[in-house]
Amino acid sequence: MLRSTISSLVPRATSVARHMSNAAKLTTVEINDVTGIATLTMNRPPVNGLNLELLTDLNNSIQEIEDNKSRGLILTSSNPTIFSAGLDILEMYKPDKERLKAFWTTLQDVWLALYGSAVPTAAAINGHSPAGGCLLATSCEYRVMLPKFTIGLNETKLGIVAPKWFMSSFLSVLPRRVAERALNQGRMFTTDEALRNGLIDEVANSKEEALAKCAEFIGSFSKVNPLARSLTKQQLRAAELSELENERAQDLEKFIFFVNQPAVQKGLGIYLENLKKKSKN
Ligand SMILES: CCCCCCCC/C=C\C=C\CC(=O)SCCNC(=O)CCNC(=O)[C@H](O)C(C)(C)COP(=O)(O)OP(=O)(O)OC[C@H]1O[C@@H](n2cnc3c(N)ncnc32)[C@H](O)[C@@H]1OP(=O)(O)O
Repeated sequence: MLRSTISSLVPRATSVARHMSNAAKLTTVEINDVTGIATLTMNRPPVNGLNLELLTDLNNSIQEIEDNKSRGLILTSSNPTIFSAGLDILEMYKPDKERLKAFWTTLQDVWLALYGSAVPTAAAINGHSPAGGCLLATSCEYRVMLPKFTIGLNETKLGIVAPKWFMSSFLSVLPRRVAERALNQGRMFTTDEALRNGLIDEVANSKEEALAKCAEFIGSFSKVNPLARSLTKQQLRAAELSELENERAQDLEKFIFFVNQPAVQKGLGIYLENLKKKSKN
């Protein structure tokens, strides 16, 4: 029952070959005819690494869902074992200066759009969800995860520091002392641990069940005035949103400075090498 499937083929030109995943759109939006809920699916093989193109498509899709007056947004992945591997490390390793700026600015846009979305949001976490993947999931209002996967902000394990607004999303879900310890440790939670600590709200045994549980959460607002609901949510989230909105330029500057530090570049290089070694074994 799909009112519409928005999945256009938009050719893209980019000068950096390693970032060209393909010419197609990397997200799809499907709107359920009956419920009016939009399912936004990330589809960037192999691991939904958040590069500039995927972030741009995510941002456009969120905008489209807001403009369509959908009843809610469910974020999920087309990959059966990975929700998102987080930021594409290739965007930060030996980066092109202008592209790095566009990459971070677009990530800021996505967070502002998703965390501040007027519609109810839920994540059907159907696979691993480290770092940037966890950021997307915790920006939503509700999380349903499949068993035996992992989720968390593991930045310190990569020798990088999660920005303040990553922490804001995390802190909007977890008690402060749990969040602080997990951030310092770069802890990845298993599905069971995530449920016990409140990082996710429910466990589902299949993607279909996860989507149904997310839809049920969104349906729980059916008798609430939509404007009152969205203004309430936005007021509750206003402080974190304004903090980034007012400091976007400084946040970008800090990121560029930090990423270009030789020690950070070295650490990212080693991390990438280990990932590649692991994938070959
Ligand atoms: C003082 C304030 C300063 C503020 C400064 C701010 C600075 C902040 C900067 C950055 C913040 C970053 C947040 C992030 O999101 S960093 C990314 C973190 N992500 C990870 O650590 C995940 C790494 N990946 C994995 O753990 C696994 O790949 C997993 C997702 C679990 C999937 O495992 P599996 O199915 O076994 O797949 P493979 O490991 O074999 O991977 C397949 C190929 O994909 C490549 N890959 C995986 N993840 C990434 C990634 N994030 N980026 C780029 N590439 C990735 C992997 O190397 C394999 O490639 P290949 O087939 O070519 O070998």
